[in-house]
Amino acid sequence: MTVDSGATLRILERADKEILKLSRADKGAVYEFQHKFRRNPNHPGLHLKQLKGDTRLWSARVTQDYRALLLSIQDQDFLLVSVRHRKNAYDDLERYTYRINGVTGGIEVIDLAAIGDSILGRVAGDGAEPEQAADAAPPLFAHVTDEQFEELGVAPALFPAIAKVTTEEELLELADCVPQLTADVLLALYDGKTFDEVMEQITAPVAVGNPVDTEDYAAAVVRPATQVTTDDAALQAVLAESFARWQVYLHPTQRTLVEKNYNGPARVSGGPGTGKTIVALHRVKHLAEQLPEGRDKPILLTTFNRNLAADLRTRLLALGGEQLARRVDIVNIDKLASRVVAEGNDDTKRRIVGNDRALEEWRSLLLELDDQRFPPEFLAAEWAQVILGQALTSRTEYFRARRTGRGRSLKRDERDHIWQLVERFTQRLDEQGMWTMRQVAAAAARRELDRAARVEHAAANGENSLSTPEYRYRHIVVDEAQDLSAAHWTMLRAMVAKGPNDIFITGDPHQRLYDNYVTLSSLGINIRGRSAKLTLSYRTTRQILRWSMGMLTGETYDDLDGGEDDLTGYRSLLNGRDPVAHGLSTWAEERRWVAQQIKQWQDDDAGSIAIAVPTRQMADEMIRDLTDAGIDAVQVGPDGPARGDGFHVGTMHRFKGLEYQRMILSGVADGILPRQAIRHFQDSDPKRYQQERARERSLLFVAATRARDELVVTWHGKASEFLNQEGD
Ligand SMILES: Nc1ncnc2c1ncn2[C@@H]1O[C@H](COP(=O)(O)OP(=O)(O)OP(=O)(O)O)[C@@H](O)[C@H]1O
Repeated sequence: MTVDSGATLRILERADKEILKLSRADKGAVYEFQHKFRRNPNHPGLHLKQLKGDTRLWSARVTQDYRALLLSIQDQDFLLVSVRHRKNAYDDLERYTYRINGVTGGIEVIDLAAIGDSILGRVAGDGAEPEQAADAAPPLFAHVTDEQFEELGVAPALFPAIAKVTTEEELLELADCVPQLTADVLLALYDGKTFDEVMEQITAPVAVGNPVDTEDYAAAVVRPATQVTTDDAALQAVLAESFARWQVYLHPTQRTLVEKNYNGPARVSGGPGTGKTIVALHRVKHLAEQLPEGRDKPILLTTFNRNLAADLRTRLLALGGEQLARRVDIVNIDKLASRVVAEGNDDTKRRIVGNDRALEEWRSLLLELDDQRFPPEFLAAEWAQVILGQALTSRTEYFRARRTGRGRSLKRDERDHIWQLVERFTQRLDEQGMWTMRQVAAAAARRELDRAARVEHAAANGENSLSTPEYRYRHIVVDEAQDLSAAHWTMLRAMVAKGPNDIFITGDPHQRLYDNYVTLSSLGINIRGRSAKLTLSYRTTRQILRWSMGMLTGETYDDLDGGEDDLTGYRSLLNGRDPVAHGLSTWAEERRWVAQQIKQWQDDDAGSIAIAVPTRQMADEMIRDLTDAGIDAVQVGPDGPARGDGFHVGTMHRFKGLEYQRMILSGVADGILPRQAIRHFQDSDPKRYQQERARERSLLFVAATRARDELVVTWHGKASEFLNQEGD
């Protein structure tokens, strides 16, 4: 093979990890190197040469001390697989083994010596039997045969090393230096999954499905299973450190989901920090790339609240720049509904009021009518969740409506009575010029249904003029889907034509914080056969994850489509400290303790820190005391933190979608979490009681899983029952 001028250079994820560990100056040198290499790989300063005894491995000079190891894909096309100090770069070339994985079709490069250097202390494949003490722990994977490993996509070169793993610690070290799929397979087996389960949940989602040509490197390098930089800009961003790894390297499962062609709506679920938002963002980019150029916004990217939408915009800009962001309508779901309603401009003068105000109005109405058949809380929830939540417009519709998640069933005459009360109630709000966000969403859903009917009618009659109505979007991508109501889904469904890649949904029912329970298929969104799950947490340590999942034990969670979802297989490769739990005697004392803890962290230059509490009043009190103690406390409001720096303090609800190095959850006390106020449902409406508790658990779960490295939980008096702790 001859190499003339100009070349393609992609970076394999494992090389990128090595580059990250270099000094700033050496990183700069890698940046220069790749520039030069692309212009002319034969530049004499680069010393590009094929390595002896191997046709595909080449080396090149990065600096006097560092060498690049390259895998030749085809003529001018190279893959950077390693950047190492020259002293240990090529002394033992046997250490590198590479291949195209026959199952995933991805390129895998394995540094056997790195595995040998790990605590296993032996070079894999050296054939030597380890000296084993008679009482040594048995190998973890003795029950899996080599043939099974191979079927699951594990490279035979790794079998000897795998056979020697006896502890979790060794497994985690090994997992860090083997190809992604191998790590995923080993950890799933270790978690107790059977061969069949691992095949179905781990290997099958990334398998190519048809026979792989294991000599065709050009085809392999572009498959999702090869974790590489995808274009020049991304590579430069990596080296210039203006990047985040998620922008460049996707887990093969993530990339498969991003690039897949779906024949209808698709849904991705997964525990906190598994990259659902990252997948949603890459999906938007992928969809945009398939569309013809234009100036319009054919893609909608929506999420639950304002600060999350702002965050999506920032991250989408980082991922694809202005050019991408220009094609995407990024808006939170309530704002989208308000926009739709405002187009009708008949309702714009109404004032939006919160649920508390609506409840007050219910109380007043029932008092005036002297009607005690149902409590005001029940009616407020029935109206919000069932009638408005599903945008029901007639009594007949209400008689037929599903009341998913509403607890006690209602007889026909009860529904009749409720409907009459609701009519009087909405009239009352109308007269006062008020409405709730739920009413706005329901109105928006109705408007969009009308619009979709007009679009379909026009299409059926072959109308084609400037005024012919069209669907608003070509594609819709929804993040935090677990919190959208049926009315929201009805509106979204009507905004895009039914067809391939119409709606892409990401969410986690374990993180549901609001009262919305839906069955997507009943709303025209059929995700059957197009559902997938992410299981690897990129955010949280194993310790925090285990602790947080422990809190959910005993609850069940729906899958947004009439079935159940769980966190089976949810795991992390990150290691850290166990969460700390600390009880104090009063709330004031708790705040003082938190201030001390923060000061201590401040001294060791701790990175980002946040404090989450159950109520707004507690957040205000915490901010006041921290400020008095000389700590720069910054409130997290409805639009997110007022500033990026400082110590962020807010209610647990406000931390949805955010992440910090260290989190303190305070006030996790009995009577506060779960709230005292829900206790009365225990007898009067057990189903409601169970739901309210589940949501409060989810709240704690969301707040705890915002932590990357450390989690501290405090309470005063008796600890919350969710913690399984004794109070001081
Ligand atoms: N492929 C990846 N490479 C590197 N980092 C990643 C990758 N995927 C996700 N991450 C990182 O993991 C963290 C969590 O990702 P993301 O916010 O998308 O998760 P999520 O599933 O939406 O979480 P949550 O449900 O808790 O909001 C982020 O810091 C993100 O940058």
